[in-house]
Amino acid sequence: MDYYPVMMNIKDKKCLVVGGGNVALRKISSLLKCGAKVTVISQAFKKEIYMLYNEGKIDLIERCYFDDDVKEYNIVIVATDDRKTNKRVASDCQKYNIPVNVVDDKGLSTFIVPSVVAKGDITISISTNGKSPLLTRMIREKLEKQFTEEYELLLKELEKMRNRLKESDLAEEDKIKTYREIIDKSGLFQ
Ligand SMILES: C[C@@]1(CC(=O)O)c2cc3[nH]c(cc4nc(cc5[nH]c(cc(n2)[C@H]1CCC(=O)O)[C@@](C)(CC(=O)O)[C@@H]5CCC(=O)O)C(CC(=O)O)=C4CCC(=O)O)c(CCC(=O)O)c3CC(=O)O
Ligand SMILES: NC(=O)C1=CN([C@@H]2O[C@H](COP(=O)(O)OP(=O)(O)OC[C@H]3O[C@@H](n4cnc5c(N)ncnc54)[C@H](O)[C@@H]3O)[C@@H](O)[C@H]2O)C=CC1
Repeated sequence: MDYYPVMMNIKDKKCLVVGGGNVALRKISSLLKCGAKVTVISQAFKKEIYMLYNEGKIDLIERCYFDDDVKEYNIVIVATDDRKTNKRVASDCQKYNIPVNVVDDKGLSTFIVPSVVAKGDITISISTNGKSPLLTRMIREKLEKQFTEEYELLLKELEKMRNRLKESDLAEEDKIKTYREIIDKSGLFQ
């Protein structure tokens, strides 16, 4: 199965995570990094999840999932260790047309989550279409070493130039030539 990769703006969107274990924690952390409003439903939570609650970063609902709990949310991630619950949440999401990531079943998911290398405004997403998350992680670790802060600085320079040239009547090919010169000067692509 092929996926359509997108960059979704989830700032201030209401995201529900069902489950309070290790995988839930990883998903909560990545949602928070993108500015989402996160609520977690689970009958038990990992200590780190309680800590996020105590810091005022997330809302917690301490009980099992109830039918239709998903109703008010824009995005749902279901990360319990109970397949039946995961299925139930997925089918509720389908009922209300809510995008859902089911961590133990990509067939029930409307989206899967890639691994991400983020250096300033450079984002590299990695996926194996769900075939080997471990390989995904290892590719991320490899790329993280390769993409140093110099790339962030280069991007800043290019952005500045691009904003300056946007309004100019320079031909498109001359604009690209200017960008290329900046990139060549960085020495990062030799
Ligand atoms: C389909 C997908 C659905 C989704 O979660 O979106 C999915 C599914 C499953 N993962 C499983 C296992 C592991 N997942 C990881 C790690 C990550 N998994 C992530 C994403 C995805 N995992 C989506 C596809 C991504 C892709 O396309 O490659 C990452 C990238 C992002 C994130 O989770 O935020 C994050 C890396 C973060 C980083 O960069 O470090 C590790 C390694 C580790 O934990 O270190 C292991 C153990 C090793 C192994 O199995 O490979 C299992 C079996 C569970 C079991 O056996 O019980 C399933 C279920 C199944 O395969 O059916
Ligand atoms: N997608 C991914 O990246 C990965 C997925 N997995 C899968 O993710 C699932 C969860 O793994 P972990 O977080 O390690 O498990 P865990 O045991 O640490 O956490 C499970 C959580 O689900 C909660 N839970 C159970 N039933 C519930 C219900 N009815 N309503 C609400 N919450 C409920 C529990 O209280 C617990 O907090 C497993 O099925 C595993 O196969 C595992 C590794 C990686």
